[in-house]
Amino acid sequence: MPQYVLTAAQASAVDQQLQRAGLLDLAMEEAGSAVARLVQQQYPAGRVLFLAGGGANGGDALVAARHLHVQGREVEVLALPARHRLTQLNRRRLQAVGVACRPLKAAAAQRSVEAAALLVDGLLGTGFTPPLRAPLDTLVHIINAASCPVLSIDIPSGIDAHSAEAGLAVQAQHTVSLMGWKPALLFGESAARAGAVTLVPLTVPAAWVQAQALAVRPTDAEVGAMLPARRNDAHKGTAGHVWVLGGHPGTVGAAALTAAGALRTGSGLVTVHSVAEIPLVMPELMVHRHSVWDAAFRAFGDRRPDAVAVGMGLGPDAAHIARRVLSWNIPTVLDADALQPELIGHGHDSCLWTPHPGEAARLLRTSTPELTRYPLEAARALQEQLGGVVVLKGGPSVVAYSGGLSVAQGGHPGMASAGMGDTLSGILASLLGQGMDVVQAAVAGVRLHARAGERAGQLHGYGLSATDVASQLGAAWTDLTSETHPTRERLSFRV
Ligand SMILES: NC(=O)C1=CN([C@@H]2O[C@H](COP(=O)(O)OP(=O)(O)OC[C@H]3O[C@@H](n4cnc5c(N)ncnc54)[C@H](O)[C@@H]3O)[C@@H](O)[C@H]2O)[C@@H](O)CC1
Ligand SMILES: Nc1ncnc2c1ncn2[C@@H]1O[C@H](COP(=O)(O)OP(=O)(O)O)[C@@H](O)[C@H]1O
Repeated sequence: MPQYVLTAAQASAVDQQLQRAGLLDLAMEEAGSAVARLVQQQYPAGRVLFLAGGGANGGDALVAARHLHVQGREVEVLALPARHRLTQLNRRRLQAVGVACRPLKAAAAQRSVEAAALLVDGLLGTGFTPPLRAPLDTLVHIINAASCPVLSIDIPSGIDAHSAEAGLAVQAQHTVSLMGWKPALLFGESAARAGAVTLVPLTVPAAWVQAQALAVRPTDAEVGAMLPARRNDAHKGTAGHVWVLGGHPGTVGAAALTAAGALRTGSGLVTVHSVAEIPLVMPELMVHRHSVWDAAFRAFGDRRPDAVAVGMGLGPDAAHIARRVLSWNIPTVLDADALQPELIGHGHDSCLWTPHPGEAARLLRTSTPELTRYPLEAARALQEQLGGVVVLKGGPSVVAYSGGLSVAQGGHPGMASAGMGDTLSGILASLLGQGMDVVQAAVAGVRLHARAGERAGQLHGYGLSATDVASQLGAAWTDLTSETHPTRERLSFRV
């Protein structure tokens, strides 16, 4: 089942459906028991201190405390006055099994934190609207000064579920996200506050969640099923011919990396066209050096590849060149220098635009900090302006298409190095050239890139390079498709 991303308002809409169906109590029970299970698995010893707020987030904490207590764990519970009906109910249930709920005051919290082996933060969840009011601001300071690990329920208290920014908020080691991902758990400083995130989907009808969701996060099995299976009699003429139009004196490596990315994603033929001397990073590449771009277009005549990537290191003429390529109306990846505002309105349905946040801000005529605060909305706004499909790159990348948003899983912080995006353009052009639909090429391409980055990260850590990522693409493809594509070996039998 895919994972979904929900804003606070969308999560609350599903809560209301659960409430109408009489299922909200069960959802809270499931949420709290999942928290208790995780505590037992990951933090199996010592006293667990629960700080519970007055809303349903606090209710989840009270359920978790009850489960742990009946399993024999030492728990201590400090709670604000319960405002939510189910939080009041779970307070009574906790007291019924013999656990006292003491009032949550700063001085008591300060003392209790010192004796705790784990602190569970159930102060505020998706019902939080900034700014943080007293006494919660003091409590957040106390939590952040604790020497024990902190596990937050649903979202670290003080984080606005929608925004990638974080002001005064809990710094957790672990967050248990309920029902779906919240945008804040995926991007920027707010994601860093959440620590490791465990998603607990809850027993909620998938259609209810899907109907509300802002974005989807496809699983590897779903991505693997999108990638084309190749027949055993495949040959280079059936695996797609990609052209790479890029490079300029000083930035020749960009086009070479794109070409390597396309070859390593399985393209049958890859040709680089440039007016600069492109290094032959792989002898399998074909490289055509043209005197000027007008001469290149004359030489192309009516010939067209299966897909083209344009813009990587292309230099000052990029917008003009990209516009000529767009008039071919073939599957096209636009990257780097080709991402210029004057191209807005010149795209077509088979265009895949791949800005990083700086390029995206240029296209939307906004600032990068403004754009990265709400990456999902930014990707959607870009797609509405540009048409086709947009990949807003980052850790993680967002794919925006007509009517939908998808957030990639995984990746590695070592991918924050030059040339990574160039390699991605090659991957995307390769998948388009192999006949994939443009949305699926984007969704599968970013995951393939991220998976190759994870593999390369295991080998090279923060020292990994774009070339290292390209070299892992074949293995990454195998990882993603191992459950879905029967290979010749798996189908064979002995006689
Ligand atoms: N379907 C789901 O996703 C489920 C969600 N559940 C929980 O429900 C939570 C949402 O519950 P609620 O809507 O009750 O909200 P919260 O539990 O986040 O808390 C709302 C309370 O916080 C106070 N508050 C809000 N902003 C504040 C601020 N700036 N400073 C100080 N206090 C502030 C409000 O006055 C209110 O009392 C989720 O985060 C999750 O933990 C679970 O109970 C299970 C089901
Ligand atoms: N921390 C990270 N986690 C996951 N992916 C990352 C991370 N940092 C960078 N990337 C990926 O690396 C690529 C960087 O692209 P870009 O900035 O265009 O690089 P360049 O222009 O140098 O080729 C994007 O695909 C992005 O998603």
